[in-house]
Amino acid sequence: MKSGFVSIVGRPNVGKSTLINTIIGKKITIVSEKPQTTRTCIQGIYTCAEGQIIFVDTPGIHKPKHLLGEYMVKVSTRSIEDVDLVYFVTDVTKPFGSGDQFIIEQLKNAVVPVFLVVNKIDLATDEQIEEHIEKFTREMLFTRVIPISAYQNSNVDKLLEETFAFLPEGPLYYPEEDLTDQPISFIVSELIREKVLLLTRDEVPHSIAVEVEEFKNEQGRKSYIRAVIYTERDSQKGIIIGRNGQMLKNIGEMARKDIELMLGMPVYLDLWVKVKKNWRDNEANLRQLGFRL
Ligand SMILES: Nc1nc2c(ncn2[C@@H]2O[C@H](COP(=O)(O)OP(=O)(O)OP(=O)(O)O)[C@@H](O)[C@H]2O)c(=O)[nH]1
Repeated sequence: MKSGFVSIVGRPNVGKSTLINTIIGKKITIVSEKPQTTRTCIQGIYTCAEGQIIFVDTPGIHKPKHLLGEYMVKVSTRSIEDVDLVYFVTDVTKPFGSGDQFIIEQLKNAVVPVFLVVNKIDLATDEQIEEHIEKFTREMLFTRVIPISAYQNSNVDKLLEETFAFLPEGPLYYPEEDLTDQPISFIVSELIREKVLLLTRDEVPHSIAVEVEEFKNEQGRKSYIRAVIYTERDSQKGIIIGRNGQMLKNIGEMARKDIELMLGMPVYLDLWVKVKKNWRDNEANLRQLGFRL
């Protein structure tokens, strides 16, 4: 039996969350077209006959603008230290940039194997894929180079096979049926946040946070969940509530369906919107919302 921890790093939007979802086969991290949507290290757990891989999903590494930004960079860089293997995920359609350079500088010090995982190959020709790989391998020596499409699930089995080849012999760290060690309420809040970003499009920036205030399970038959969406400004609150509350209703309905799928039972979702000015720059607020600083 083999087991170990794999850290996934890469620029925002390259498809790190999509890759985890494809491997785990259940929606546990949030996927969005906006960069920097992943804020916390979510662990996806993949168990099969060969063993267990625990994935650490990392937020995009970028230059911090807020305290939250600094926190995100800290989480990303810290996660490289304590793992057995690293995937450096790139987007084949994006040229080598300063963000990649920044990540490579940190990966060069890694003492564990680093795979270059070239994603979105469904969008490129063989020639383009080759060119992309050449640029990156000129900068650093990778243990393996594996082109994949996380979205279309192509070559992901090869990636897993190669991963097991490099993982040490070890026990199952988590029970077989576990997909993540994140508290359910955190996943619920991420699902709600995903719907807000999806439905409000570019009108509401990333300055929102979601907190699950109450989670009651009534004899395993129905769940009651009360959650608050925090915005930084009154205007954003207005957008999220929408005319006659329609936007909030749509957000709630979409989120409820996903939560019901995940929990496998009916859910009553009680959604609120509150303004918390400049929450991103306030450490106490960040702590209250579950960020480990
Ligand atoms: N065509 C194509 N699109 C993909 C693929 N993988 C991911 N995407 C899309 O790329 C976008 C970003 O994917 P995410 O998985 O959210 O990216 P991420 O790296 O986790 O992003 P951050 O959380 O911002 O760091 C989404 O619109 C995905 O649907 C792929 O293999 N092919």
